[in-house]
Amino acid sequence: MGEVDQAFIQSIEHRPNLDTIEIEGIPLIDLSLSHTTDINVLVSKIGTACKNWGFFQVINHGVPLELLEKIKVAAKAFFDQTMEEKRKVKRDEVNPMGYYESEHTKNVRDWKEVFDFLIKDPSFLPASPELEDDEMRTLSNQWPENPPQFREVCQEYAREVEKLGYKLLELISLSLGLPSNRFNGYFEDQLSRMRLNHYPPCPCPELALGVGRHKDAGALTIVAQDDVGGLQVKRKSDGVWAPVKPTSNALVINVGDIVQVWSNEAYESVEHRVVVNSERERFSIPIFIFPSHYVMVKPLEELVNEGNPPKYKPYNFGKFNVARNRSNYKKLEVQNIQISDFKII
Ligand SMILES: O=C(O)CCC(=O)C(=O)O
Ligand SMILES: [Fe+2]
Repeated sequence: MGEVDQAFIQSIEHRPNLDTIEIEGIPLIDLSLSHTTDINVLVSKIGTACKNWGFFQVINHGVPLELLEKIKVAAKAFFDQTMEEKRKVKRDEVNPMGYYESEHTKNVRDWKEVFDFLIKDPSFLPASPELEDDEMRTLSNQWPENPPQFREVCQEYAREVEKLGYKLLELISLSLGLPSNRFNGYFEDQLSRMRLNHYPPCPCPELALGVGRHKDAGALTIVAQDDVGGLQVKRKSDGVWAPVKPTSNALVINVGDIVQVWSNEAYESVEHRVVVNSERERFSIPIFIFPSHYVMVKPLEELVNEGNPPKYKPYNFGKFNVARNRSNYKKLEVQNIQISDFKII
């Protein structure tokens, strides 16, 4: 990516403080249910982490560790290729799956390159964000020929993490006092996607960000990261940016905007960002669990009552997603769509 172009420069208030700080970080939860741990203890730990942080890490999560290693190797092998090779699967507005090196968050360019694919291929999405337009379009994956086995490793990893995602949604549902399968029906035609992120070393890490501050729009995000570090979470208790400490064999989990709306804000989707450094490249692999395009996202009836009325108007997830993705390609003049646009004041 060479010199730091103006497009990467964050405004002063959003530039990172690169001093290393030792502060209380997000909870680490062991998902193994040995005979000493009862499920209620686990559910309560998950509920507390969702409430206090919106983020936690999990170990003994069931995703085979050799697969976790393999996907990191595959990510490096893919991004190590020439630009010419990577651009063979370049994504654009017509086909938004594949390789991309110029994503923007909040209208500032991110210091990263990505490869995206759908968990369910093909997937169907509204053709436009306009509510009166019923036209749909088909999204399909683009797979590179190189590196060999890349597709197989990505798909195998995605299958395993998807299972973990649904298990976590069951635990989250239980933690809200709902039946474990309460969310299952929303994902029949899921729009979930997986992303490989590569953050190259940056000559000016104090001015740019790997990913600018944002909240994830889906239900749940599951991230594998290497040992470099850089992910920071805006701590709910005081607004301080808390680093997520790379922990071997762990996966990072965060609840997205949809869980915030479903739970009527019992759980909040928390802002996070990625800082870069001038020494080491970093890889991370998120899976974003998204519902079907036709799902109307709204506070769950069981969780609202006269004393706790719904805080959001229902919105169509497909339309929201299409509107949100427009800003990935260019600087928009206005702030992009947010769940706060549906907030009932
Ligand atoms: O790189 C990471 O650790 C997280 C990236 C992220 O927040 C995202 O892609 O939404
Ligand atoms: Fe994110």
